[in-house]
Amino acid sequence: MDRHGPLCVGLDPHAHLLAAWGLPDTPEGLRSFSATVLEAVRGECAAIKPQSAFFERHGAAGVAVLEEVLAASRERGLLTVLDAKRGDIGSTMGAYAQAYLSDGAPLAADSVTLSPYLGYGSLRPAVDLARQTGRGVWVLGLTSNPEGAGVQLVGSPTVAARVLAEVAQDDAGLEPFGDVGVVVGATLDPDDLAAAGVDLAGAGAPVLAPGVGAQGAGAEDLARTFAGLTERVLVPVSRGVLAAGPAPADLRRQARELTAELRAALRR
Ligand SMILES: O=c1ccn([C@@H]2O[C@H](COP(=O)(O)O)[C@@H](O)[C@H]2O)c(=O)[nH]1
Repeated sequence: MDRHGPLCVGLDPHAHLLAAWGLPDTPEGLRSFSATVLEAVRGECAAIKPQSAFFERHGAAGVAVLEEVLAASRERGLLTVLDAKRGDIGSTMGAYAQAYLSDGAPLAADSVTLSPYLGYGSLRPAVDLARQTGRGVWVLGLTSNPEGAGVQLVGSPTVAARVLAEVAQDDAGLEPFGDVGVVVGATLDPDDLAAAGVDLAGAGAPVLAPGVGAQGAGAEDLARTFAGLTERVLVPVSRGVLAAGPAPADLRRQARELTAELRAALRR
């Protein structure tokens, strides 16, 4: 992020994007789409975030393309956030951890998104393995979708505040910030965070802030919601970059312009 800025390009091969790019909605279409994005945005973003669902949709052949994307990213030195939102009882969580966070696993990524709704403690095998192998995890805190509030803002302290407190405990003492990140939507405003009792400034966690672009949030919202967290916020944007394709030069330009806009917003 120091070198490339706060943009993380989301790799979400929606059927409508494949069609707009003149590609078939097949594993071959995914392969071509992904290769174009990787080549176009390398050097223009801090990381890429493949959304597992769009690959799983095509069954084993789609998952094979996801494996290729992760391997190709590693070869190009592009960091990956695998958006799989996994969460299960601890014993099963250990298997998910091996799938995404162990050296040499076919689906190994630099980091993976996790859902804490079976209890934060159930994520322990993933948190521990990530730490051992030099990787990271992103735990859902306050998600960007409007329905999230019905679960995440319940209770006093709220579920989201309790998740953040556990994340902060895992990150305590780690510099420049911890390897357990938290997902907080850019669609939220500072009042939402205050009402949820979520104090991002006080936690040492990096923040993954989806919602910019197609979900309606913009650079102004980022500046307001994440004021003072400048170097800790990674901003995944999928449709807001991918809609500029299929020409690699257009994708690259869009990524570069967004990076400049996000950098300026987060510096305020
Ligand atoms: O709270 C969350 C958590 C994850 N996402 C994921 O991010 C991308 C957003 O796509 P856009 O096209 O930039 O809207 C997508 O993969 C979501 O599953 C999120 O949006 N909100």
